Amino acid sequence: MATSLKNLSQHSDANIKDISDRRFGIVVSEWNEEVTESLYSGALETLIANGAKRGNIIRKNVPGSFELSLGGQWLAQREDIDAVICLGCVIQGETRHFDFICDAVAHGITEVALKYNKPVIFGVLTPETQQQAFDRAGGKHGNKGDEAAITAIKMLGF
Ligand SMILES: Nc1c(NC[C@H](O)[C@H](O)[C@H](O)CO)[nH]c(=O)[nH]c1=O
Ligand SMILES: CC(=O)[C@@H](O)COP(=O)(O)O
Repeated sequence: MATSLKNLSQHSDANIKDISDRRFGIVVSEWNEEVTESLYSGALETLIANGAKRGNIIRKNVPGSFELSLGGQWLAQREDIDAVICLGCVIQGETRHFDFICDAVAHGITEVALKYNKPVIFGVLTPETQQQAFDRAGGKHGNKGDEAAITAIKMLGF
């Protein structure tokens, strides 16, 4: 319900430090591509709008959100990357497959961040419906990609 009361992309510009020399990796799940491409556009635009250089942002795709953890690790282990943003959309189906994917990717991304001691951001939508996804990927509830990018920037300014 909380989401319906606010635009998730509204954020304070406090603690936004200079990121002109920071290097970002963005991992994008190919499942629900229409949604994840919107998340990617939001993240990319937000990073650049806050001072990141386009040449310092690298994108890699993975088949699905379950693979975001490993894709994120392959970027997080690189010394030339300061922060990783993982973008995906897991939509509830008929079975518990949704639960297993969401749980695995949330824990996996957390483990990568702690292992490599750098921001690895959980930018994964977990809606019940496709409309809920659209609403959070550039719709009435903002763009989770924007939010993930701001989170990465703020963590780099910790
Ligand atoms: N149903 C969704 C998936 N399923 C695929 C998994 O993420 C994974 O690629 C597969 O289980 C092989 O390991 N992925 C999403 O990102 N979103 C979905 O709605
Ligand atoms: C989240 C999923 O993997 C989902 O698309 C699978 O759908 P279902 O549970 O109906 O097999």
